Amino acid sequence: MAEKSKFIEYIDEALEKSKETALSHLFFTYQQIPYPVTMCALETFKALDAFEARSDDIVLASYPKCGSNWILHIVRELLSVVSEKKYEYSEFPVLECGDSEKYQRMKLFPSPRIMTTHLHYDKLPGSIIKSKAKILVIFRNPKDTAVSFFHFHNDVPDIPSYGSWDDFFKHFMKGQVSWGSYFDFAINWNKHLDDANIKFILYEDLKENLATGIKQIAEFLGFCLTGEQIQAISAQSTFQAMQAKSQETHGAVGPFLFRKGEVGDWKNLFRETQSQEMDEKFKTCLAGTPLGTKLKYELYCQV
Ligand SMILES: Nc1ncnc2c1ncn2[C@@H]1O[C@H](COP(=O)(O)OS(=O)(=O)O)[C@@H](OP(=O)(O)O)[C@H]1O
Repeated sequence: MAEKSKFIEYIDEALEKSKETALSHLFFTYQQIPYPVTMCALETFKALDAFEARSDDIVLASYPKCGSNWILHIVRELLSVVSEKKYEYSEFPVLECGDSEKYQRMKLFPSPRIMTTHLHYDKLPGSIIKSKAKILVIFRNPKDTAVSFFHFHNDVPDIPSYGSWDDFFKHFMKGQVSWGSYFDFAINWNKHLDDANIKFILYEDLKENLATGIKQIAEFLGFCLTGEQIQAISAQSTFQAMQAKSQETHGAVGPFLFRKGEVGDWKNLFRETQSQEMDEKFKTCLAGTPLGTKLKYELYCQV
């Protein structure tokens, strides 16, 4: 039998911990943000302050459920093509998750290292900012993000469930979910989207034209690929292709993580009043900001 990847090993451990964790005990707060005890630890956050970033690290930042695993897959594939060898995970890729020794182990990894994160910009370790490492930030419309987040909690058997969609929606709007408020995350990143080392990617744009999105990502990372190579990566990065391999790549959570991969699924769950409440929240937090425009909210979140 093939050896379990670090990714699957880590997920299995988190699921084991989840079995014994009630929703009311799922979070601990660090610097005003709630994190799940099943994936994050105070000692790891403390160790993270001393993380030594490299200028050639590749950082993939997103709020949960905005397509982190998708972009990670794409960047790994790009790197595998340009380096002519398969990029292997040697750690669970989410920077802030795992044991506090992981940053010591990461010192030994060859460049470029790829890491994902759900941290707000101002919670990133200082060395990432100083190093000017390239950062890809992927955003998804907040209504589909909330629906994906809800399903993940309530569909995966071992993860604590919410009482109902209405219950989850209330928590989501108050930012009482893992990694805190979508809107705080967005406001925080909004100020940095035009920094030279940062590239914004919209989930919905990738859905619309995957090959173009992959080409733009390759260009940003300074990778030179042929049209054929881009097309080949594109074919392996569709929702269907990734879902088909999800058990192999992501273990037990795979089929739940790669759930539907659609734009507009929010229409199946949002009540009219919830939709209006989110429209108001969007207006207050993001309307008129560069990110507010980039999210194409009217197109994706209004009927
Ligand atoms: N290839 C591809 N195409 C389209 N959509 C995709 C793809 N890969 C992942 N996804 C969808 O992304 C959602 C999961 O987001 P994340 O990977 O960020 O989740 S996590 O926060 O890391 O747990 C989750 O969204 P939902 O299906 O709406 O739940 C995944 O299906």
